[in-house]
Amino acid sequence: MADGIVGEFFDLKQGAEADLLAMQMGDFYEFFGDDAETVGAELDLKVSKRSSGGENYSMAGVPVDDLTPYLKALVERGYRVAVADQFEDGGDIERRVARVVTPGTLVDPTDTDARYLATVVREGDRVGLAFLDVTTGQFRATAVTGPDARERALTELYRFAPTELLPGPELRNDDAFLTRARERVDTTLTLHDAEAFAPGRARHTLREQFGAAAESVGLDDASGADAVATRAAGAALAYVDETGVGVLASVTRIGTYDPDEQVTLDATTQRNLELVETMTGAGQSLLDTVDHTETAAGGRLLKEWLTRPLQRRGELARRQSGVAALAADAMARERLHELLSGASDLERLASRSVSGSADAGALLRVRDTLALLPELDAALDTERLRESPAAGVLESVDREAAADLRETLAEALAEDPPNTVTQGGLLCRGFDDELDELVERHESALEWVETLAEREKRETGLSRLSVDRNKTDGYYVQVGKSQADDVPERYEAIKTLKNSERFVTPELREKEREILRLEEARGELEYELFRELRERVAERADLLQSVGRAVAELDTLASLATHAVRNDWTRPELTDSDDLDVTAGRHPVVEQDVEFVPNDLRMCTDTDDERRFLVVTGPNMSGKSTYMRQSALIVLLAQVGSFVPADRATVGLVDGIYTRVGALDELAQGRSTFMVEMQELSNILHSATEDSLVILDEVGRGTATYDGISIAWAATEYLSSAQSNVASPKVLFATHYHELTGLAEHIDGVENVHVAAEERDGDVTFLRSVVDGATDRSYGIHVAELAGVPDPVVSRAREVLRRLREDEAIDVLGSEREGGETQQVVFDLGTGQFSGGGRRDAPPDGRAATADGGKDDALDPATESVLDELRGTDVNETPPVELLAKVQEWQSRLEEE
Ligand SMILES: Nc1ncnc2c1ncn2[C@@H]1O[C@H](COP(=O)(O)OP(=O)(O)OP(=O)(O)O)[C@@H](O)[C@H]1O
Repeated sequence: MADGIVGEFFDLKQGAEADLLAMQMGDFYEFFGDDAETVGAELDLKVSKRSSGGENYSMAGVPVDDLTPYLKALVERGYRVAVADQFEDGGDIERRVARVVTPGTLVDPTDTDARYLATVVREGDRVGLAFLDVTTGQFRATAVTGPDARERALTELYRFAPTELLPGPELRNDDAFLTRARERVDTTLTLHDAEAFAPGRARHTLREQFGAAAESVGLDDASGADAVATRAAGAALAYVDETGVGVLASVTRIGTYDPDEQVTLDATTQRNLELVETMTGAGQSLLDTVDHTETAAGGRLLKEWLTRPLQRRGELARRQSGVAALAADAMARERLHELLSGASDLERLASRSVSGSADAGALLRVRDTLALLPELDAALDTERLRESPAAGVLESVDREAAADLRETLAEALAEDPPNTVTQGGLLCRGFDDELDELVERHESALEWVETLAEREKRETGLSRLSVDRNKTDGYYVQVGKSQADDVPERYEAIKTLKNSERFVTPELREKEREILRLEEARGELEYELFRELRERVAERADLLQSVGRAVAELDTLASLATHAVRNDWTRPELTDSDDLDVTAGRHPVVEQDVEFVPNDLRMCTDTDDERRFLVVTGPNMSGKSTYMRQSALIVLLAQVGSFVPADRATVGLVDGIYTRVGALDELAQGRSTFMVEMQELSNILHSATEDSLVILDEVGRGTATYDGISIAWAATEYLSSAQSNVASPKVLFATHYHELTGLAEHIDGVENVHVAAEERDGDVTFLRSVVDGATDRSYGIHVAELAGVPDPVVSRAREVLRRLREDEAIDVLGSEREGGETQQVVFDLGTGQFSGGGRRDAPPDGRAATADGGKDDALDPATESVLDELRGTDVNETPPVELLAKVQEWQSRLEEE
């Protein structure tokens, strides 16, 4: 067992509840054992060995002054790092863990993204969630209830994408929940003291922090849905407090929100619509495309708006009017962008002031950003903007307090302060009398030294004399060798150099002591005064946050206006009806890169002209997915309060947008593509209401054709209210199963549209325009050709297709509701023949039935071997192109025969 210093390290580590411990030893913070190895590997630090108690231990260290960047790097990689500081107590050295820096409590991260710490608790079918960003003081809590509460909680987690997640006691062993949370969110899981989640304790913590404000947002409840939100919020605060990172005071307010006021966007949909990141990681997300914000806080808010569209008409109208007014006033918009580009992140600066990590430069940025307020007012004081919500954004700001704080900072801070806060030069003259006096004395002492050489030359008549200072000798008088013997007696030699001699005088020594004393006193007093100043700023954290948020909102509105103007977007009309009527709609991201062909979309629920469910067909690559995604994005943008990419749009507000599109990356997570597809479909069928918008892209594709068609068919019937007791949302359903276009004839509200293509002399031109009616052509072979599939395969595929078409090999003949049964005609791969109509059941041994009743007993060996292979081929597991190649090969073998 290690003893001494290493033993102390391990003892401290044991009680620290952290992944790593940095322990101060004099001028270094040291890591030992595995911690040293980890830190060495992560940060490229040198690892050495130290022996203790007869054993060798790895050891890595960083200088005390450099700890912060190392800590930050470790924490940003997901580690929780405890810091044990060294204290001197009457000569004894004692070390204790002063703070634990964790991913969710890092105050000064390198990027500007929101960094949420999330807590989640569960009581039966109620789940409470709290999200706290200590870097900005943003704090929200909510509760979701109902049988799907866990699912909805996951949706919220995905929206906030917390960097650290604290599950309450009931969820700690809920592996399914935690696994799913971590699948979607790159988060550090922390098991914090269960006691912090207890209802009484949580209520108490909240009351301590917010007083009556906790009650006013409903977080003082001992029962009901809010009780779980209260527990989550209290635990988050307690955790931040216990880590000791000292930012609690920057959490100045808490807000609750009702997820029902937002548009439900499940995790899959947020990903499928590529709102903030693309599915492949390449290309532009919606956020990348529409983001013209100037400030980090504006960027954060825009992201928040895009991932949390609203159902609240009033708020949406306010945002829309703000965007409209800014869109109409180009001059003011330009001026705003210019001013905002000089604004700093006040929310972050508030937290840094509270935690004590703000330096003089940071406070100068606070001063300069506060100074923008009158200029922003002036920029907004135009005819178009004066009365608009854009100007209204700044109304909530306490101008007087902002001006006071700005003035205090202006009076106190020196321009161009140094980066360190302990060496003076931070504050300006006239701010503090005592400091002024010290500075004056310090400077006059310095001046005395500066003019000393002149005086000495005059007095001694020595011309080769100078006065200087260095680290080892302090201040000295230097005299050239030729004159060194003529110095007066009061000169005391301290060093002989090649060409000169160095001396000090008692007077100079005295002055030097005085200068050092004054330097120290000045540094200390200045640092003290600076800390007081920083505390005054910290006390106004709420003010900085409110100015910061107002500036962010102005930035976000201006960004949306700029994008709308540059791209000819239009202000959508929002209604409470179910209508969705878009003229010349475009995809906001794709339109940036290609000559986009705009398309209309009309969906409504009027009984005489009902179009609730659109079956979208069209060739591969024609633009079906683009059309459907653009429809979803237009609705989403409308419910963000933004303009939309269209000539005209009427958008009936939806309560949720659900999508099911090709799953690209699930295989990596070890789940079958088809399983994922069905889970997602299941979620949609359970969750979508008649006010929702559903986008289904080729549902059923992941399995054998007939299974796929059957599932798609049934899902269509279900969603289109053919089953009367189920709510029917607005649905866009793209499919290659042309059989499904037949549904339009059978079910009210189901209509066909297709993306047109033109075929001339074997060449296909994609027209990209969406027109009413169905199409029965996929041009899949054409796409295969474009993709470089070898010619023989392409031409053989064409031949097979022609035969299939001629013989209507695969046909699904209707699904009349009354007693009608799906009928299939089967192309028998074994014989190359087709079986007749009529319902067929598969033979129990899975063998393909033949048209003549299965008479395959006296077959030649070649046919037998083909049949064997055919039987052994799992259609579900074989990619279509491979199947095609196999068929080709079988056929040629049979032909040879
Ligand atoms: N309206 C449009 N105007 C211009 N280009 C478009 C339009 N719609 C789609 N495109 C282009 O066509 C490409 C293919 O579109 P998309 O992926 O939507 O086709 P798809 O019909 O869904 O294909 P598949 O059936 O093979 O999945 C897109 O990458 C886009 O560049």
